[in-house]
Amino acid sequence: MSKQIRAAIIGSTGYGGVELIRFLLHHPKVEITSVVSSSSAGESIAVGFPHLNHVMELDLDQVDIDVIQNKADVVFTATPSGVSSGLIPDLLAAGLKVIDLSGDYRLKSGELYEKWYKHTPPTEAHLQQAIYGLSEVFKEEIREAELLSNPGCYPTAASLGLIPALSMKRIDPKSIIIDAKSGASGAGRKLGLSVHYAELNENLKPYKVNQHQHIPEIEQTLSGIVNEQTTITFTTHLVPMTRGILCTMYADLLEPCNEQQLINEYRDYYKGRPFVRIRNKGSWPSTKEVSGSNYCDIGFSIDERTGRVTILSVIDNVVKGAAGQAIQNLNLMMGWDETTGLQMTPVYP
Ligand SMILES: NC(=O)C1=CN([C@@H]2O[C@H](COP(=O)(O)OP(=O)(O)OC[C@H]3O[C@@H](n4cnc5c(N)ncnc54)[C@H](OP(=O)(O)O)[C@@H]3O)[C@@H](O)[C@H]2O)C=CC1
Ligand SMILES: CC(=O)N[C@@H](CCC(=O)OP(=O)(O)O)C(=O)O
Repeated sequence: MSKQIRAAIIGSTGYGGVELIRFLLHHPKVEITSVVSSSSAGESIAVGFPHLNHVMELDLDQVDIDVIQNKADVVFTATPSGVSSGLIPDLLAAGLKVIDLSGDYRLKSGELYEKWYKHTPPTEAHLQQAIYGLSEVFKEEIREAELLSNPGCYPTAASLGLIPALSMKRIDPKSIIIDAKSGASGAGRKLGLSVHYAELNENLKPYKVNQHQHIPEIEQTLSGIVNEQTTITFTTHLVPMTRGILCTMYADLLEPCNEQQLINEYRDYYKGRPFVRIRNKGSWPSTKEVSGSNYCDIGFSIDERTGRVTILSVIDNVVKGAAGQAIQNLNLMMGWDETTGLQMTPVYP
């Protein structure tokens, strides 16, 4: 069967880009027609990524909108924040659908973007045009998107874990604390001291405490659910592992309830949403149980002594936190089954 659409990946030499390639190569309806690099154009992608030898040996294209326009129908921008917004207006003007993996179009307020990302914000018109692609929650809006802003990795795990409890008024939005941990691939492939082996190995390191750029993104989503401005306490940690995010979240219950009630309500909320799996009572998810897959697994514990619930949410940051959700969103935008090309069993152990 011939493929239905042609895809280009800008930032194809980063972790998000290479993960897009891994999944899209097996997608029955998408053909990768251009892999783009600003630093290695002209050489085969398999030179820098020998795991792609005999799998995909496309030569890297330079960043040239005319070339991309001729080769593709949809473009994934797996580029750093601040870079995406320099490319996307021209891609849209060329009539391409765009799925951006960066943080550039997630915040509706340009002022907030500038404050947290320290870059000049995109135009107001493009910020308003962008559809926020938390696939399970904004499915209807995503279907109409021309510019899809893929959520951040931490916001995906945190929001999927908190939204049902907030929408069912089970927890006090003012009481939310999110303790988040990520593997090193979350920082991308570029070199940096924090992911230097000697700094990362046998270490557990907090970073950007109360200063993380995903704070306003999570607050924007949760505020939209409860219809009032909501703030969170959010602490991120770097863990010596390659993939995975665990968000351990604490909130005050508005009235007593038991774990089984919560489990049933979450299963109802996510009914028909195949990538969110709610654990049975007493089963708490770990990162290895979703590794390499597009699943988000969620578990609970209620402490009757304190009146608080602990919600545990895990994803693979490069899959559900980036490339996987981006493809899930493409599927929704194209009117295809959202699981197309994504039915990968987690890699275990
Ligand atoms: N890693 C993760 O878990 C997640 C990442 N994200 C976001 O996804 C995006 C990609 O992340 P990730 O793949 O990890 O990052 P990487 O640093 O691994 O890759 C970014 C890629 O962008 C390309 N790039 C850099 N500058 C330019 C430029 N000026 N023009 C065109 N391309 C450029 C680089 O390739 P080259 O030099 O070859 O052009 C590089 O390979 C980022 O915005 C990140 O914040 C979001 C969620 C999770
Ligand atoms: C482990 C690690 O360093 N993770 C990165 C996630 C980056 C990211 O997703 O940045 P965007 O908001 O631009 O998408 C971080 O905490 O900044």
